[in-house]
Amino acid sequence: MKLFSKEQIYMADKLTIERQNISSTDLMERAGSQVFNWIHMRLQGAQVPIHVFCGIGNNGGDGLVIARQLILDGYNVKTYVVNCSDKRSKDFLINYDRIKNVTKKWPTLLSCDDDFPVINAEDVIVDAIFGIGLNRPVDPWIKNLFKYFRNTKAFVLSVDIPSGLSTENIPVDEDSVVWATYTLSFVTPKLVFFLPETAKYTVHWEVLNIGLDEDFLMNTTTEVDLIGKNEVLPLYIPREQFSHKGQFGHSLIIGGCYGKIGAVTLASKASLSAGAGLVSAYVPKCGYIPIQTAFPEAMVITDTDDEIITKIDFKITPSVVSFGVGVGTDTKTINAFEDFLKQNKTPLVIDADGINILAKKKSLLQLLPLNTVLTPHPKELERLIGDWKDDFDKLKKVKAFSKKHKLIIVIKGAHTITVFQDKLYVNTTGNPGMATAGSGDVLTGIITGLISQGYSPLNATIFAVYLHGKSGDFAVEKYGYQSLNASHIINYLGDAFIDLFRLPEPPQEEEIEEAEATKKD
Ligand SMILES: NC(=O)C1=CN([C@@H]2O[C@H](COP(=O)(O)OP(=O)(O)OC[C@H]3O[C@@H](n4cnc5c(N)ncnc54)[C@H](OP(=O)(O)O)[C@@H]3O)[C@@H](O)[C@H]2O)[C@@H](O)CC1
Ligand SMILES: [K+]
Repeated sequence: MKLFSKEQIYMADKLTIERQNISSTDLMERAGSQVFNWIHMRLQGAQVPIHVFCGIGNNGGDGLVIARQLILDGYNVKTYVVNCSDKRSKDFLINYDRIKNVTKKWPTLLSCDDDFPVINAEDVIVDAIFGIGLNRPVDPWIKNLFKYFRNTKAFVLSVDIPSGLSTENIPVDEDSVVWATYTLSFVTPKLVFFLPETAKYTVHWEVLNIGLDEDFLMNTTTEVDLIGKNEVLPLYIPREQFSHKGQFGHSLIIGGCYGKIGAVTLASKASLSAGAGLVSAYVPKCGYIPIQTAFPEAMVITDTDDEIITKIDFKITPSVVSFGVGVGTDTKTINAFEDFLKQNKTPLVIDADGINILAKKKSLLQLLPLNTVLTPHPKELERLIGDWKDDFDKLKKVKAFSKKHKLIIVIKGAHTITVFQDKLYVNTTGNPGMATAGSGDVLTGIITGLISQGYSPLNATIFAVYLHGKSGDFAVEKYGYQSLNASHIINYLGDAFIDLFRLPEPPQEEEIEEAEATKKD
């Protein structure tokens, strides 16, 4: 799914009005009606108090449409105008008149802390105060209103985006944003729903289609793509009936040191389970018996040293090499890596201490093949690119780093983001149970296994991040967050592949009837 920027949304809005020959007021009516339908479908006329808070721009205008439609359907509605400025948008004013035509209970004007209404925990708050037009931090009394919302513990439904949340800046503090239970976002989810510092402002989100110009939406490329099953399916390379293991490449996993051989075992296993034809592990001598025993499918090449990698020298011709899991940062290992890089032409995936080595000796970056994949966790990333001010600053720095060194960088996190030059691919699978020892080694293995089979490094990375998360999602159903471990992720990789071709369950008949019954134009 494309994540459109604020400018692109305004452009889509403008083109839709022109091409569909409708007014901006009609478009607002569409948007508000979609939200009304969503509420009506769930509440079915229940008389729970609904407090609709409207700003003075078009987000507020949406709120007025929602309030009017709720009133017309007999809901228990109170409408407020949050008077944050003397200005009013044109469509706000039109809808302000329209609501006055349907009720004697005109919207209440709120201008300061004293005006806050009584709201109970069982009530519903509709937050239509600020949308994507927010352009500065909110006033202190509005902050208090947002805090008040939070204290009431009521269900908060935000329209388009939680009010106070900007699409391009991190909020100054947590009180300057509405903490939404649910956000109904028009056209596109917003990038801030997925960033570590801002994802918390909405527990759930859903996109509402408001019929914007299809041509524009189809043909406009975005800087950010959200990656789910629909996005990875076209990347999948099917297997032919008469294929043999020679066609799926040979992964070479270089890593490990005394006490950290498990990392290589996990990465090697994951690589084979991701579909590599052959897997070899390159480890210090102490790794020979453990890997041969724990993972008989792998071949093992050993260093001359017992405990660390001191020289990278092999006779095989791998299709892809991964370097770094459990490898340590001994000077001898750094030198071995440098010597290897000087003659290597094979695609590379670098993780863990491999990244720490690059951070220690930045000159090695020049030796990396084009489109080398780096998979840092936050600390490793910081060592590599330096500190960042906030999530947006981090993305800016990673993009610049990716462009400068022609690398693919995986920013690991709850929503792992693959960065390639200016483009971001935000993953949607995975869960907190995957924050566990060895999980990253498994991801490295999956990426390596996919490159080995002929996926481009970028496609392999996007696909691997998705599969890794999906396996974790299957595994957590059986093991729970606490007990899920990295080996389980490998065990469920097969289910993640099979799931790609599982069709969504058709809606039940009652659901279809319900949807039809509540549909309004
Ligand atoms: N595009 C689409 O496809 C569709 C969009 N729709 C809806 O429109 C929404 C965007 O509407 P919008 O542009 O009117 O901006 P919105 O967020 O309502 O802000 C209003 C004004 O508030 C002001 N302001 C800003 N920050 C402030 C602050 N901190 N404190 C005080 N004031 C502040 C600022 O005006 P200023 O004072 O700077 O002149 C700003 O213009 C969008 O989110 C969606 O809900 C749908 O209706 C239909 C289809
Ligand atoms: K809002």
